[in-house]
Amino acid sequence: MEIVLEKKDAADWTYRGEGAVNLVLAYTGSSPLFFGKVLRILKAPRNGSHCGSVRNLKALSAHERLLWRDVGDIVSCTYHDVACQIYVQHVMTPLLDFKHVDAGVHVLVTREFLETIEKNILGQRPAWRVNAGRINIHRDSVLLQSDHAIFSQGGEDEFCISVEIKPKWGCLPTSRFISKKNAIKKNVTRFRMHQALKLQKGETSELSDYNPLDLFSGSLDQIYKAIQDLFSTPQNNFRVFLNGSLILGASGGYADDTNLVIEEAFEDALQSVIQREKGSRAMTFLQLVAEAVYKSGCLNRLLAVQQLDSFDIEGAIHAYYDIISKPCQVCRHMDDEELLNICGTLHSAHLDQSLEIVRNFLIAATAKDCSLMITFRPWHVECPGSAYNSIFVESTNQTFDYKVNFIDLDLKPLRKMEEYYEQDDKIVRSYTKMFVTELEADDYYRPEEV
Ligand SMILES: O=P(O)(O)O[C@@H]1[C@@H](OP(=O)(O)O)[C@H](OP(=O)(O)O)[C@H](O)[C@H](OP(=O)(O)O)[C@H]1OP(=O)(O)O
Ligand SMILES: Nc1ncnc2c1ncn2[C@@H]1O[C@H](COP(=O)(O)OP(=O)(O)OP(=O)(O)O)[C@@H](O)[C@H]1O
Ligand SMILES: [Zn+2]
Repeated sequence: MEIVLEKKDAADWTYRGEGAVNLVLAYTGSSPLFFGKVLRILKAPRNGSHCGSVRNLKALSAHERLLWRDVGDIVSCTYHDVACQIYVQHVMTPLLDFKHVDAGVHVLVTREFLETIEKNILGQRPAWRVNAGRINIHRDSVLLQSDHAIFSQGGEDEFCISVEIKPKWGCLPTSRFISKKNAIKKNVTRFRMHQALKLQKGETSELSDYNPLDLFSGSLDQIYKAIQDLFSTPQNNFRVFLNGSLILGASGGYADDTNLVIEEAFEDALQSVIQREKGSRAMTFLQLVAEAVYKSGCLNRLLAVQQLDSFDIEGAIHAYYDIISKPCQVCRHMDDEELLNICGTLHSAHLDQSLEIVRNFLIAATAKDCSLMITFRPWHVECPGSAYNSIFVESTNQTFDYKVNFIDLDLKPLRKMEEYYEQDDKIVRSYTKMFVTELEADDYYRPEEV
């Protein structure tokens, strides 16, 4: 018999977090069917301006069906969120390893269930997220996934501590399609440059200390530095949950920089996790996280997927216009003859090549925006042959099991290509305006740099 979640079931689901597109609720009821699961519920933007307004309900466009035609039965999906689930299962899971991804399954819900959930969680959602979107009550199914913040099997009194990291772009682009005016992209990370725009738009009040190149470096010391920087400036890139409850960072949005008060509260929250007479539990915990990132090698895999974008948006955009059979708006406004010639090679490519370029670009875009969750629990002598890897912390004489999972691996809409192009330009301009002196700018424009 097919399960349908009804109004009476809404009380068993509590707010866990949200992004721009989805709301996530954790199960707190007693049914073994849902224990250790979360529901990922699609939102509907209030002003309809976000890309999500169209994609929330509609399935793939004709061009997207062409692009993704070989992906399972994606072309026959009526809804975009169902297409996303198939994309995660058939595209992202093989790339990132099935051990680290749960594509989830759709379960039926009544409209009353969604309406009741919306009312129940209203007080817990950040106000700006409430203003931006509400639950999409027109869908009759939602995604059921493993709750990666906990271990579904474990001791009754045992704690689970989980770190969520949104690592963003782990490398610098090298594409020959990057224009001279944007050559700075090859030297400064997209994350750092984007901080300037976020500051300008008031999305954040401080610059982040975090450098994605440290996190993706493969060096334990640099990874530890990245984790420390994420801890001091978490923004929307770092959160910590203890038994599924947030103890650091902001739920569904941007966190303030970590000050002394936040640090002390975090230190207190770690009492049950890190055994220590004196010294900082927080630092020991951050070392544990760094070691898990290092040992698991999960970011090497993620980086390889991000690097599928070898053309950069400044190259992929030309292939995009060929796919949608429209005159290229970028070439039309280009005044650099040399680059125009280089880009011309993309326009003379076979359609299959254009499709491959854009497909790889969009897959990489998913990998540049996803998050990973690393979850720890105490290791027990009485559970030999555990399915999980473990880490020994010498300073506290403790051993932890840990697991790593990727979340938010959604398919990016093809329509976003133009937005990506414009955003790229905006990011470079705002960074250059804020931080690069004219002299430095001249250095970046030097021919040998491009
Ligand atoms: O473009 P970016 O790098 O700002 O990424 C967007 C994210 O902003 P961030 O910089 O991580 O704060 C943005 O995150 P927030 O909503 O700002 O937390 C979304 O993840 C967005 O993806 P989508 O439109 O929801 O599919 C992301 O858009 P995509 O570029 O991944 O499509
Ligand atoms: N499977 C999961 N297990 C535990 N927590 C999860 C899971 N999926 C999502 N979350 C929590 O819910 C939050 C929102 O989920 P998610 O990032 O998927 O939303 P989104 O709207 O798709 O994000 P974006 O703005 O990046 O598009 C996450 O930041 C995370 O804290
Ligand atoms: Zn062009």
